[in-house]
Amino acid sequence: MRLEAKGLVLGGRLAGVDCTLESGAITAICGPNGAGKSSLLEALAGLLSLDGGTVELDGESIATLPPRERAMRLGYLPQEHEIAWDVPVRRLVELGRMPHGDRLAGPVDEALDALDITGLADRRAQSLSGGETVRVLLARVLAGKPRWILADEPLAALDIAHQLELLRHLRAEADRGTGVILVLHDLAHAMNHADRVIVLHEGRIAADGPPQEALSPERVAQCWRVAVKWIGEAGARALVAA
Ligand SMILES: Nc1ncnc2c1ncn2[C@@H]1O[C@H](COP(=O)(O)OP(=O)(O)OP(=O)(O)O)[C@@H](O)[C@H]1O
Repeated sequence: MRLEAKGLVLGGRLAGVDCTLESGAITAICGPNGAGKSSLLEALAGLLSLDGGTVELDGESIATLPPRERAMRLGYLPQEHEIAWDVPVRRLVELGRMPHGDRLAGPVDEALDALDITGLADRRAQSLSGGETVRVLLARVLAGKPRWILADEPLAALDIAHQLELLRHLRAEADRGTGVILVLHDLAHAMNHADRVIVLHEGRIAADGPPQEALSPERVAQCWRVAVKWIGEAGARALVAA
């Protein structure tokens, strides 16, 4: 399966972005504040009206896919992690089944378990902490069993144990053939857990490739304007000031 961006242009946000994303892998989108990461993710999810370019899902324009079909194939977690409805957590996660027209218990239970929120199932959604809220919203995405998971900063509000657990779960999803695309500010998570990193800078792709190439100290210096070096072993690298 393939998700393809062709010449995406959007105001001052995207200035001609081309990339082809393959399923069965974790792709991280990185870049400094305002680089266009959320805009690109939203465009890939088919949720933006573009000034130019197209997004195609397996050769079909995403703009013309019926919303229900799009929602079944593509699960999207926006950057604003807010819950508008004060319903019980389980009910909220069940909403992920809406495109399928069911409330199947299996995928809902699996999603609650994957995000370690089974114990919160009866809590009112608006009574949750920031990290719990993100986990509930992600569970809603997972409950829909989409073929693509697009998540904007899913790790930012999570403690280290839940970050690593979520990354393990997303790896398992990718191994099952799901396409996983994550906007990440934490470059070490991108280095250690992504198969591919797209670095955006001023609305353009500055690098696209394996993490160790796309996030080389030279590239980080060019795009983020900081001098850094990587320390540690492959799979457990940390980024420190040079
Ligand atoms: N709805 C909007 N209308 C106009 N400009 C916008 C809109 N949303 C974002 N922008 C601008 O587009 C640029 C890219 O924004 P975007 O949110 O995609 O960046 P980002 O890389 O995700 O940033 P951050 O790391 O700060 O979340 C920024 O300059 C931002 O101010």
